[in-house]
Amino acid sequence: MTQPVIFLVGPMGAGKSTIGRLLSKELSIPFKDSDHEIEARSGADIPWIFDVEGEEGFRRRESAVIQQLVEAGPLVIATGGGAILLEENRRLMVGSGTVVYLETSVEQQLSRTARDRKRPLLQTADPRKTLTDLMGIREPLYQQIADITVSTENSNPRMVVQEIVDQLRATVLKKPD
Ligand SMILES: Nc1ncnc2c1ncn2[C@@H]1O[C@H](COP(=O)(O)OP(=O)(O)O)[C@@H](O)[C@H]1O
Ligand SMILES: O=C(O)C1=C[C@@H](OP(=O)(O)O)[C@@H](O)[C@H](O)C1
Ligand SMILES: [Mg+2]
Repeated sequence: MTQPVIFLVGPMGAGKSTIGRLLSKELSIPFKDSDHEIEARSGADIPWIFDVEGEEGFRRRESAVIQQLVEAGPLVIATGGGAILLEENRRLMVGSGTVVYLETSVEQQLSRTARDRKRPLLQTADPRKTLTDLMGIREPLYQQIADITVSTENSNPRMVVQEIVDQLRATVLKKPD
């Protein structure tokens, strides 16, 4: 497991924050959640940032945080669902570590995020349509940069972590020295 940074990407509710924390313990690599870092560094929560600075302002903060985290060395990083939208972020992730795509269905996303008010993009009249539209735009980007893809659809977090570890081992073993 020689890759310096492991990035978890995927849609809201895929389990990036949950799995990232567990994976970091399993691999003994420190964990950072980009959303948490954005909030800690700005002193504001994500709904406030979207409200005041718009999604564009949030994306600027997100890029800066991911860049700084990568420079901080070996980490498991849970990104936000839209972190793959900017090409500079995709390039950075591909160039500086292993990208793990956590895949799940819109139905599962809906059930996992239904009671949560902290995701501004889901505060719409029709979250199912919002998630479906977002998936249409974003899924090709997740797939494009993924080294490893793991479904979280019918697996509990422990099973997902085990699957990631197995696939990471297989990936490292496949790589020439
Ligand atoms: N594999 C899983 N099985 C069941 N519930 C999960 C799983 N992964 C995450 N969850 C739950 O789904 C919700 C959203 O997870 P979270 O880690 O915040 O997702 P993300 O960071 O991808 O948006 C949380 O309540 C979490 O406990
Ligand atoms: O999909 C998105 O654009 C977003 C996903 C959120 O993170 P999670 O994917 O961890 O929910 C958070 O970054 C913000 O609300 C925007
Ligand atoms: Mg998260």
